[in-house]
Amino acid sequence: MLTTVSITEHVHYVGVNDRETYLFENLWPLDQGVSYNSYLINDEQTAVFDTVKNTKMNDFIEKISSILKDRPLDYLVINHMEPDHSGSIKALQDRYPQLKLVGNAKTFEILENFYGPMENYHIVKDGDTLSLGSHELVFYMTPMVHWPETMMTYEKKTGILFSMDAFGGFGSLDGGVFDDEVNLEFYMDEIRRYYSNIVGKYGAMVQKALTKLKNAGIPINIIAPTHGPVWRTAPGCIIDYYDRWSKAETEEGVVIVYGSMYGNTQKMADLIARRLADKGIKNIRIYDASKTHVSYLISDIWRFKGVIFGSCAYNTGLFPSMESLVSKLENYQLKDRYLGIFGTASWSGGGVSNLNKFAEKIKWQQVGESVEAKSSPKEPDFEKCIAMADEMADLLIQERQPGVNPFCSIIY
Ligand SMILES: Cc1cc2nc3c(=O)[nH]c(=O)nc-3n(C[C@H](O)[C@H](O)[C@H](O)COP(=O)(O)O)c2cc1C
Repeated sequence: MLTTVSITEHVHYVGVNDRETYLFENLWPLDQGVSYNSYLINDEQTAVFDTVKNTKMNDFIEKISSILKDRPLDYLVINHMEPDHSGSIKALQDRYPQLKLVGNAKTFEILENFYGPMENYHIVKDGDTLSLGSHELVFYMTPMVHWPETMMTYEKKTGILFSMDAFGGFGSLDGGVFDDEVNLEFYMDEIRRYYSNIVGKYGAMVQKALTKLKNAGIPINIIAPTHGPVWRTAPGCIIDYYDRWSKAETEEGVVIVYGSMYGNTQKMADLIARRLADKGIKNIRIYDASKTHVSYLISDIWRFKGVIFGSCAYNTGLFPSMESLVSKLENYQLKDRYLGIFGTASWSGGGVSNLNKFAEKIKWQQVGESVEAKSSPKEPDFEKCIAMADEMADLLIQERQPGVNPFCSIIY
């Protein structure tokens, strides 16, 4: 028997887990898997919200038929066309030939480009409604919440927002499906890793979508995203996180990332971190950019205000793992961080000079002087590192608001 979970009497979770795929989008490590969430409303008319990756289509369709039994499936609402959610559309229409596909004009353009012409399109625009009987759907266009066709669907009776990838994250649903059934600390890290690496570049469009939902004045009782837990206890909490992340708001802390072959650059990282701790900064993370996948680095940089980058020189440029990190950050256009720079070089340099170029492009506020040690750091280099750490700590402490947890206290 395959697991289906009731969200309300007539709304069911029919998603699947993927623990086989190593890299999501062939890029992002899935150490703890991922879920492809889908939902079914079983009313006078029946509707499914988004499908799953094609490798999981059999289990998915079996789940739906185990609930519907001999009833037809009338509608498939396509909130998002990315193949991990659209990969089973054709199979679902084969199983339920009368199935009407609900999406916006852009949805069907992308659908046909991926899968060729299909039948039974029901095109919706912003604010359109569709009755299923006692349940009524309202469609909200939320373009570029990371793809052009992305939209969200709200169900009036239950107050469920089917939000596609927004508010979702990595991590399979291992038994627990709802926010109150799982360890949220783990999922919040994975939701932030998903947000920062996949959605974060489109923060302005996330803000537009949040404003649209707010102005609609709809009570959102449950958020049902296409990955990760279903938010039935604290939907306001995940909305708050999304609001803050998309405005580049941060928590107090410093992320130090370095690229080092023989440990000289690393020594400077350790010294800076120790000084930050001496000054009272508690959230300090040091990462070797060659060891930790860039998605985790980006996720922490999204979280904390202080960023300190170090690189040895490598063939006249940055150390390759640092180069990959800074080029991603340039592309994501993350704003408003404090930045410290350090590194080493044995002859003409290339590490620190390129970090300085990055600082100019990204326009973060630079903290202290950039420090470049000749081969190995000596006393004057250490002194400059200490001055940088002091300045960073002072800036962060000045912004501290005693007693105020900047992010939703239900989770942290
Ligand atoms: C393959 C390779 C390429 C290097 N390229 C440069 C370079 O272009 N310019 C330079 O000044 N130093 C260069 N270096 C020297 C290192 O940047 C330098 O020794 C540094 O101190 C090493 O720091 P680490 O101990 O943190 O790895 C290179 C070293 C290696 C092994």
